[in-house]
Amino acid sequence: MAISYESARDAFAEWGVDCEATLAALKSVPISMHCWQGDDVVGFEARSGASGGGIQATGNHPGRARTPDELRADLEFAYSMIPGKHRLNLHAMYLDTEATPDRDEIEYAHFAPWVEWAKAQGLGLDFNPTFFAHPKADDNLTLSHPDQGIRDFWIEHGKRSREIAARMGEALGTACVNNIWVPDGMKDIPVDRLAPRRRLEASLDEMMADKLAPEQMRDAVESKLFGIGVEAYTVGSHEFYMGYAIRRGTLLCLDMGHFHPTENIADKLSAVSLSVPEMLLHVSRPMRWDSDHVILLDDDILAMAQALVSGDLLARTRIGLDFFDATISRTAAWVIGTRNMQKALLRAMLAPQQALTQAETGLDFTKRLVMTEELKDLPYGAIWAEFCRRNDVPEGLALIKELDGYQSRVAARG
Ligand SMILES: C[C@H](O)[C@H](O)[C@@H](O)C(=O)CO
Ligand SMILES: [Mn+2]
Repeated sequence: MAISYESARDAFAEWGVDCEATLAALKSVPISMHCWQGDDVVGFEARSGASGGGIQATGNHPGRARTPDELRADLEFAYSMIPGKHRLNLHAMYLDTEATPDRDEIEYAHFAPWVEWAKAQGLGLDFNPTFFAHPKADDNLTLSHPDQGIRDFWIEHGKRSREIAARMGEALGTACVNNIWVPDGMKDIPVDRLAPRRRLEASLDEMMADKLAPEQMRDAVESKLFGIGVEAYTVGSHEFYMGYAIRRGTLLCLDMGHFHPTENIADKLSAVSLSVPEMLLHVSRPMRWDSDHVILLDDDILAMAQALVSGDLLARTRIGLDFFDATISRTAAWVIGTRNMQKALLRAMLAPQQALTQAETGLDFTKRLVMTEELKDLPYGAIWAEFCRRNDVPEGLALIKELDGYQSRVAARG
């Protein structure tokens, strides 16, 4: 028999944890769900280049969203299965217009339907310039390209993206994070590692020269270790962007798939929080490489949530997701991943932080270990079930039925 919320609440109260306060706190954390899980990072442009930018969605599960309307319908369904109010992270390649602007011609009007929809749904929006899947990115060099003309094209794209983000933030009354990730790098060993980095820095500076209102938009920069086709060298490495974010005061984006597999990304969060004002997370699940699997409720996610909560970093961190799996239902992928991020936060918020910290600062590592292990036996599932019930979303078998039902309704899409 399932344990009741009341007895679970009492079990946590014995540890000094207030479940009611926790449920209220969890509801206040928005997760920025990424549009690109819904269509395998294809977008809605007429033109596209050969360059996938070193990222790749694999699989051919039926039901891929082919139009903005289909994507919005899928998103509406996904959000209805996720407790709380959240955000949508939109890429510039997902414009919604009859026009066919090139990347250096995009305008707010091309995204206005998304803003109207977000307003009606009560969602915030985040934005990303798209520096891949375009003929002018086929050298795997954009903002750091040796050709000034190519750099200027992408600088213009970046400037326009920032303006669009600011208009989105203004329209929705919540600052839109404009995250910059460029695929630039080289397949084989470069002879000059510095010059492309100098060019990338100069391009970023030019792109971000206009100071835009922080209550409307914030700039973020995202590093990477390597990608397909850029195995030997990535211009925008972690050190590059960490230095850049510190010097220029932008958000620093930490993508969990963009580091060496043995690096602990949760540990980086507190470290960088001492040097940058705000952080953006791309919560992902790399498997051997930046494979962008759907996030599980696994040790890495639990550690990330623990670092956010114990360090009191939630107010300074935007939580975005970044995975794309085309071998399973795309809507289920969103729902599973986003709920797992929330479940991880819930577990972190249900920890008796003061008592744990007391044991640690008192150097009582035995007590700390006993506590962290005993805490694993507490009835988190009953608290989560109550959170779902209060937010009118299904869980368990009822969730599976809803996800199956929606997938069978979209499976016939061509
Ligand atoms: C589509 C996104 O911009 C992309 O996933 C980026 O954030 C990234 O992580 C590239 O590896
Ligand atoms: Mn990312």
